[in-house]
Amino acid sequence: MSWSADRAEAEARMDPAHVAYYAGWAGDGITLRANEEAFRRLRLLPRVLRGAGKLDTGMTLLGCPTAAPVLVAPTAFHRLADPEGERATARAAAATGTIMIVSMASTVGIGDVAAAAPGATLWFQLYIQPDLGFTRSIVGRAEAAGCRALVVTVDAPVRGRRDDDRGFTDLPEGLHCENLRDGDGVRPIVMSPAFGWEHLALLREMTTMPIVIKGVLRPDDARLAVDHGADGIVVSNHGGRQLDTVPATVEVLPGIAQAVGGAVPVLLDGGVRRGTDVVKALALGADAVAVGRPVLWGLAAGGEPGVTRVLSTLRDELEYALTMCGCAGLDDIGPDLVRRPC
Ligand SMILES: Cc1cc2nc3c(=O)[nH]c(=O)nc-3n(C[C@H](O)[C@H](O)[C@H](O)COP(=O)(O)O)c2cc1C
Ligand SMILES: CCCCC(=O)C(=O)O
Repeated sequence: MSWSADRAEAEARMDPAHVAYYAGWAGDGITLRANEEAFRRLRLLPRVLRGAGKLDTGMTLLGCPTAAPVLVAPTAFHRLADPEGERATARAAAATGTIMIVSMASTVGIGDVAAAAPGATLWFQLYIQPDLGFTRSIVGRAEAAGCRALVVTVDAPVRGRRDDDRGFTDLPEGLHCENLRDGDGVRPIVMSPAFGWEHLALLREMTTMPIVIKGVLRPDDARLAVDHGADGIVVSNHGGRQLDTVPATVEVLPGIAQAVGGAVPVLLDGGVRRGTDVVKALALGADAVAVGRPVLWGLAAGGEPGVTRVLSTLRDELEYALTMCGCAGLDDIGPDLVRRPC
């Protein structure tokens, strides 16, 4: 089943307002569409008779082994798609040897996600909260749950304007952002434009987890992130959900990879739908990619097995595409494999 068939199934099963939230985009959806279109425009140039033999798609990222350079991107509110929510996604990640980045806005608390999927490698995504004491306690919970990296999202100084959200504002009865529990209540997530690079040093004091900066679109910002001690970067436009008309992520990737120069791993998300997209991103300088909506559609369409299928299909497609390209492994992927559009 392709991701678009999963989406059709999700549309049949889910509340239309929740489908609209998952699918949602900022402005006119120009960036949303650009992410996928940019991958489609790139062409692969396979090499033949390379005697490459059987290949292995496994690698290690920030000390974490992964079966393929494909991670689960952090997405909010998995219990809108399936009653087990993030528990189901994490079990599927464990079953496929995939790193899952759990959203701070998960509808299952990070400790319970970890307990439900003991074999999973979890990273935790953070929106820094203006109450830094509260931020510290959230980070502490992620660390206590065994998360192996902190992914700090920096492309949301305010919430994206999503005209077509069709009114989705409040979670249904019984669903909460469990990581924001504070005593008897749950605090709202606060987006703030007041944060600067200096906040990285504060986070560094709060945790021993590697810190990854998510939402970088410029080489100079990537360099600043490295200079301020980031351990990794995610080239991301939030799946076209924050500022419309910013470029497709794969378009800005080569410049960012060059600016980073291998100092830290560079990940990319936005529009990755097929194994061929993974090859293209790696060829243009990414160490790994992450997928957002396809995981949500798989979860809505088929629960935990649905996510397992999405993740294992991407891995199979990647192996197939690499074999077709004459690659012996991930290290064998270079820019020569991709022909850019004229
Ligand atoms: C429904 C939804 C919820 C999201 N929630 C978060 C979030 O809580 N934190 C975050 O950093 N990014 C969030 N994102 C952005 C994803 O991490 C990722 O950048 C994006 O989905 C990648 O694009 P793709 O959906 O085309 O794969 C969300 C995306 C979607 C679609
Ligand atoms: C308050 C949760 C924010 C989720 C998010 O980042 C998104 O919908 O894109």
